[in-house]
Amino acid sequence: MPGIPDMSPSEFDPSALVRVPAPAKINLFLHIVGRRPDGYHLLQTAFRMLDWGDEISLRRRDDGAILRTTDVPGVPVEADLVVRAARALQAATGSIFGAEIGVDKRIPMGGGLGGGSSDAASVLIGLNRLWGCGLSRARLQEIGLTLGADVPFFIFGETAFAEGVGEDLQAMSVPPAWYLMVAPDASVPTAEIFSAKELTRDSEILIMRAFAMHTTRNDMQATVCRKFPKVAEALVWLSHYGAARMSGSGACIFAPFDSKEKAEQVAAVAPQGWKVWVAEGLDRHPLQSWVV
Ligand SMILES: C[C@@](CO)(OP(=O)(O)O)[C@H](O)COP(=O)(O)OP(=O)(O)OC[C@H]1O[C@@H](n2ccc(N)nc2=O)[C@H](O)[C@@H]1O
Ligand SMILES: Nc1ncnc2c1ncn2[C@@H]1O[C@H](COP(=O)(O)OP(=O)(O)O)[C@@H](O)[C@H]1O
Repeated sequence: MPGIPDMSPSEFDPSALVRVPAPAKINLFLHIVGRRPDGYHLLQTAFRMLDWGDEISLRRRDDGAILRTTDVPGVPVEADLVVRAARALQAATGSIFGAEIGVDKRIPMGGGLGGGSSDAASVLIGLNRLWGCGLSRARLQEIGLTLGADVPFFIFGETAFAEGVGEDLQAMSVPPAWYLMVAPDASVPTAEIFSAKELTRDSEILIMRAFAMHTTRNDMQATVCRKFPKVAEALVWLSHYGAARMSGSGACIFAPFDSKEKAEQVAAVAPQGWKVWVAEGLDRHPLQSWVV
């Protein structure tokens, strides 16, 4: 991921192009424990960022316009979470500034790696700084939640145990790990999985003490595997080498390893043509120090 530009007041040129990282996340586990009256599902999950993801470029404008400078295939400008994040910050603060926003996309869409949410979080954090809004972390998390359930986590910025729809966050610590990631050739529509009849919605509520793969699971995995055989195939393959699991609503899967070398050895024997890569778990968001 790119280095973080110096944004101390003495160094800061407000018209400069600023590049900021937007890391991917994985859900180490995901239990569905109930449902809200509005139909949204109540979760218990653990979020961890990866040292791998998208890159956002931001340039402040004085005329208030919000412009997207790169094309994201399949995502119209007004639907793009980066544009919606900038508009939400304008609405919350009354800022007169605008922005040019570019997205260098690497995180597969509909992959369960939170790409759109992370892009939105990095825009909120970045523009809060570039526009001099001075909003607190808690306020940015509130605005983020209006854009998507995973956005508050990225603003929180640390490995977290999450409840509610993912907005009730507590920092947790997990051992260092390198993850072998597989992106099956499938894009999973989150809404379709949450609305599946057979989905487990009554997992026992955990009191989180320490995270372990073998006492947890992803309650969406069985439904996704049934509907998307390529996800099932990837899970079967990766299970031969490690504790393989799906992230979020899929389609991407991961397995943790205690060294980069071990993860790379497995990546080297992946079937030809599969999209696999190795990423390190990240304990803190690279923009953590930009918010108070
Ligand atoms: C499953 C998770 C786990 O981290 O992430 P992803 O796999 O998408 O990254 C999240 O809870 C994804 O939350 P969010 O980002 O809000 O999901 P969206 O794609 O906006 O939700 C699409 C639809 O799924 C349903 N939905 C979503 C979240 C939730 N807790 N309960 C639901 O029932 C709602 O019908 C919603 O309209
Ligand atoms: N900047 C963005 N990047 C990715 N997806 C976006 C973006 N803005 C809006 N979206 C929409 O959000 C959906 C979910 O994308 P994403 O967050 O990448 O996956 P997931 O929710 O599975 O982790 C996409 O299918 C797309 O329609």
